[in-house]
Amino acid sequence: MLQAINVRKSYQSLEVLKGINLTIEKSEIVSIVGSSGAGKSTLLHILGTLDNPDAGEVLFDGASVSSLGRNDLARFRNRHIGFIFQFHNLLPEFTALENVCLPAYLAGRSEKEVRVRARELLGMMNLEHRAEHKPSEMSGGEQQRVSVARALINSPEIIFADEPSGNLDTKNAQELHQIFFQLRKELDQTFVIVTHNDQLAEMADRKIVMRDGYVLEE
Ligand SMILES: Nc1ncnc2c1ncn2[C@@H]1O[C@H](COP(=O)(O)OP(=O)(O)OP(=O)(O)O)[C@@H](O)[C@H]1O
Repeated sequence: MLQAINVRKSYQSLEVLKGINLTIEKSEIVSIVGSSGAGKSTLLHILGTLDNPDAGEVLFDGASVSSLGRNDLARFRNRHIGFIFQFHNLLPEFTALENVCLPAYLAGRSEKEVRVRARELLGMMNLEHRAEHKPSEMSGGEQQRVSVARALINSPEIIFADEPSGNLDTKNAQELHQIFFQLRKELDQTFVIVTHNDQLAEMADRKIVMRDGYVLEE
């Protein structure tokens, strides 16, 4: 589904990625671990097309995304890729339901169909009773589960998560991790997750370790 070929990235004289090669298959849950500053977020952003590599290529289903122009790339990303960040990035002035719907409206889908699906997804997150609440009226765990529903609204082929449980207590972190595996079971959802959480890293099908600008499989 996703392939990185000899991906390189430097910031000035700092060589962060020195030639990354990896493949992610459909419905895999892959964790990316490594010490702070190892380049995990940089790699995730490049895989998720949020950033460009200096050299090398990222292929989705065999097709390179590097040749896409800015607008085509934004459209591709909105339709095919979901993101979950450490801080949920929900829009404070909108309700949970509206936050979940927004990426679908941007993709041009009809309001009625989108709202039905958004409610279903909030239900899967055990949040049907919170649909009309704003982020400030929800707990951190609830907010993060809303951001999972938002990541799912356009049925992306792959979801990239950067430290998704980094801001949660143990109970909420475990609940979130269970949701990832439940979504894989029910929707065949593929996840690539950068994490410092050892439990999550070990639960994944595969653990990719970043060190000195390279990846090692464990
Ligand atoms: N925009 C940037 N400009 C300059 N240097 C950067 C930039 N982004 C990241 N870096 C540097 O690149 C290196 C890798 O950063 P990155 O955020 O990818 O690491 P990480 O493994 O995700 O770290 P952490 O676990 O602390 O989040 C770090 O030394 C960081 O300071």
